[in-house]
Amino acid sequence: MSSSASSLFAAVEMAPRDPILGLNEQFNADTNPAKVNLGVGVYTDANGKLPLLACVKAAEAQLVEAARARGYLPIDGIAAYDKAVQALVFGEGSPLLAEGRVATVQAIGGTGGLKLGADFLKKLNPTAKVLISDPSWENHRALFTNAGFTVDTYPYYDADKQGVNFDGMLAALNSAAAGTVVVLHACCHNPTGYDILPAQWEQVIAAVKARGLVAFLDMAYQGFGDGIQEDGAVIGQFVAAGIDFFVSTSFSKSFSLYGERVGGLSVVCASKDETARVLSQLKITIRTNYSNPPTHGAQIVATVLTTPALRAQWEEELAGMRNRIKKMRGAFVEQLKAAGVTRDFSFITTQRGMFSYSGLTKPQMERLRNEFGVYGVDSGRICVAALNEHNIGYVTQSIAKVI
Ligand SMILES: Cc1ncc(COP(=O)(O)O)c(C=O)c1O
Repeated sequence: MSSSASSLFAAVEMAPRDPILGLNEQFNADTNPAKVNLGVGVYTDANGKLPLLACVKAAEAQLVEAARARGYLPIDGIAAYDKAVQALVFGEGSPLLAEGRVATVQAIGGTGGLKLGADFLKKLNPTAKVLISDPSWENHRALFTNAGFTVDTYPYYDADKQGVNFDGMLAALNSAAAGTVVVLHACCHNPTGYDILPAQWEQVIAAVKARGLVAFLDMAYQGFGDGIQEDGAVIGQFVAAGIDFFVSTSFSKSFSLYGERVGGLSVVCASKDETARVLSQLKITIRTNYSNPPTHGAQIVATVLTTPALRAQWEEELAGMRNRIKKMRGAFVEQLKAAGVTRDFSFITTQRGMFSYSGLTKPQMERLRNEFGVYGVDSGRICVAALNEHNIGYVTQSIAKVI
């Protein structure tokens, strides 16, 4: 077939570039030797590399040895993984777990957890609307739209206040229709770095309850805010309120296992019987999409979480990553001052997680990229977790030049 007009794909349009992945491509093609990638949300160590955690290395060695001794590989999902995720997310002794009221499945990263939940919700309530924060992780809208939902936003970021527009957020929730799915960032809000306080969560929970909304907590950064327990406390607040809700989990960041795509979806149900039915539906979605999740990364995570020595090592390494980001936040503010920037950037030290909404404008972000090879998102979002002792001086001096 030579004529393009009659070819099978003649009418296929070029899809828009993913804003972050597009930046990555541009970054990779950039020949500037001083280039710095603050676009993608990846934690890199002092040398700008993805760390291979010692706990991961040890678990992997243990698994290889066990497989050698056994002489065969496991074929499908790992029961220990689902239980370990539950214990991490809901707390070891949570009565919910004893009551069998949580349906947990392994998912292809946090993204997969969101997608499994979205597909299930679409079957459950096809006409429901989805609300995401304004702004939100750029994939939330696309993912829920792709699952067939109409996606709208609730106010979140207040640029003037450099914080959360909590009144606006609450008002939006209090006027949402029953059944509306509300996607909430459990901690380390992406992209703003601003979280709401426990007392504000109580108000969100009250609104969810009063309006009959469906809460979907996206927990992609557990341990990157204040600690594993601290960051997971919001889950306990929802549980205490007696609400049925969704939680997606990601280990991409907390285990530095970006490439393994290890995540999960947990659905809190009203009874053991309901849990069994929900679980059966989630399994159908998994079965008809990719049959079973891959085992390797999940085995590593399950081994670390269930082996006390490795678990302790993981918590230490996670704290190390968390504290290094905090240190970089402080250094960033100091070095901007040292570079002669008079604008106050101290708010950066109050933000949590990997990102900062820097307040830099689109033209400034473009200049940073085009003139200095410093890549961030046009919205001003930069990944603080990609700063290190070697690049921070160059980045802050470049910023000083574009301000
Ligand atoms: C808020 C949020 N949710 C979910 C994800 C997806 O996590 P994963 O990479 O494990 O799919 C990310 C990753 O950037 C994120 O920032």
